[in-house]
Amino acid sequence: MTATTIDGRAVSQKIKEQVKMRVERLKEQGVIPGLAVVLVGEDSASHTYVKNKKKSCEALGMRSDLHQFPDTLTEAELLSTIEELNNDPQIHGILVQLPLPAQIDEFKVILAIDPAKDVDGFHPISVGNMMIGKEAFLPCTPHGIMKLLEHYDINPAGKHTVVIGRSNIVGKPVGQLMLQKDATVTYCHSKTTDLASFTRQADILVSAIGRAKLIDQSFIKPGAVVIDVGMNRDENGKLCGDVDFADVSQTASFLTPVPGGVGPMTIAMLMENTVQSAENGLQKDKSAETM
Ligand SMILES: Nc1nc2c(c(=O)[nH]1)N[C@@H](CN(C=O)c1ccc(C(=O)N[C@@H](CCC(=O)O)C(=O)O)cc1)CN2
Ligand SMILES: [Mg+2]
Repeated sequence: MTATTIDGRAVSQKIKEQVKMRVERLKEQGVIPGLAVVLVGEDSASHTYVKNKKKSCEALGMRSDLHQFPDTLTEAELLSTIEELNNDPQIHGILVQLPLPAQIDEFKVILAIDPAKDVDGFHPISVGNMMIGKEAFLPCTPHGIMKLLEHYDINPAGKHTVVIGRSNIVGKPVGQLMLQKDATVTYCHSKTTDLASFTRQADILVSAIGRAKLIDQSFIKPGAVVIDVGMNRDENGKLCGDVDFADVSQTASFLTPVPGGVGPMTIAMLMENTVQSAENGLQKDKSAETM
């Protein structure tokens, strides 16, 4: 068997085209969707992601404001920036690029973001609403994974999904979204003993463990769908996922590449959340007018 490569670039492009039309409709009503991106420190990967977010906003006709700070920024200074952005009516989405420097408490920062502008879906209110299946901004990478499955007609219902990784931004929420689609979900992580004994039971395997090419055929049930969220460097410094693509493509049915799989979807879903936030704001203004 040779797996079908899931083309995240193509699917993300389609989503961005839909977002662009929604932006145009908002502009006709006098609203320009605005995303504020807060970047602290010099992490070069973070700089690349932020640059790509800005480029995407521009391509779709959205406003994007970059608030860039040195890694000496204090927590109080960051919280005060967030307060300003919360109160800025031109800004519909606030995103604080993670990770943050050690002196800043990530949780306090996320908690300070107005949930109505939480386009990353990291605020506990967004997480809670997602958990109980209520309307919420969904975290971009997990949401992007669900969109990829949908696009390739892969229905998680009744399937065993195994998630490797338990981060708040990928592992935990992707398992929840799978559960909402009626999958049976198992979480594995760095303390799991005999990882392969679990992953070999997976109809859908999501790997977000951060270990270059750890997952080879010996971890895979023949015909499984394999979603690689890893962003690692191989022995030659080349970007690679958690999955040994060439090996696993011999046994999986569908497989995401790195780069070009899940990554581009993260940014597309951020664009979608931002336009959604601007639409929500317009709706709220209209309702207030008629009261
Ligand atoms: N506030 C947030 N911080 C972080 C998030 C997030 O969703 N919100 N996720 C990651 C980083 N991330 C976005 O911020 C992100 C990672 C990777 C990609 C991507 O497109 N990857 C490309 C390859 C890029 C490359 O060549 O280096 C791909 O996979 O094709 C987009 C966004 C952590 N922080
Ligand atoms: Mg992490």
